[in-house]
Amino acid sequence: MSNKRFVIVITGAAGTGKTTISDYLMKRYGIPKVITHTTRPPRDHEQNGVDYYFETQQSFKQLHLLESVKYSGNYYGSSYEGLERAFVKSPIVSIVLDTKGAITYKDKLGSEAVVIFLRVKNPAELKQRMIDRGDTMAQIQVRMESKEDERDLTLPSALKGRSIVIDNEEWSQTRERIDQIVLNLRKQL
Ligand SMILES: Nc1ncnc2c1ncn2[C@@H]1O[C@H](COP(=O)(O)OP(=O)(O)OP(=O)(O)O)[C@@H](O)[C@H]1O
Ligand SMILES: Nc1nc2c(ncn2[C@@H]2O[C@H](COP(=O)(O)O)[C@@H](O)[C@H]2O)c(=O)[nH]1
Repeated sequence: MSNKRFVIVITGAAGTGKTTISDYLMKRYGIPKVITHTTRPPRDHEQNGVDYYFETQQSFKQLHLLESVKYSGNYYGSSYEGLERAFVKSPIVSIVLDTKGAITYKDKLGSEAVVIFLRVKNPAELKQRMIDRGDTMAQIQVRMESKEDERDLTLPSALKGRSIVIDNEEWSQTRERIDQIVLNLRKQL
């Protein structure tokens, strides 16, 4: 067995399907998600230590972070410890990040970081998916009006040629692409 390991970094704008893919990787392949930290308050269904580690401004400052960003007024960051906790479970793990975090991962981890950038061609479809998911119109508006979400609709130049772009329109086609990526990574272990 080689000592190779990979982190699948899933990025893209709100509603493009990042969580859906992360959940699929866990269910289908047992690929665990790296749990990240945020100062954002939990949403109704969210659990501390499952969806995020929810932090205060003070506790966030104490973390040993590989990268951190300010997104829509809140802080988010991924810790070295969180990454290693996931790697203890599996040599392939996933993490959901904004595009700024995805660039940092690629810069710091090189070929260990496999970045998937998700797109949905029609922004109206993104809004509909968030409505169907149960988000309130107020939540959707805050999110879609943030400059970070606007930015994350487009593949950043720093990820061009260094990431896999998936148009997540038809789930069955997306699933096939994800299956190919996982099988290819498993071959390299
Ligand atoms: N290919 C698809 N076709 C139709 N609906 C989809 C598809 N992929 C995901 N969805 C649905 O779209 C909604 C948004 O997906 P998801 O929550 O995974 O997005 P996200 O990128 O994690 O969003 P956020 O950044 O806001 O957390 C969910 O209800 C999900 O079931
Ligand atoms: N760079 C980082 N981005 C992160 C991290 N954890 C989550 N995220 C991204 O933030 C936005 C907003 O998330 P939401 O849960 O409030 O909707 C989204 O793009 C996430 O992917 C992180 O540790 N670092």
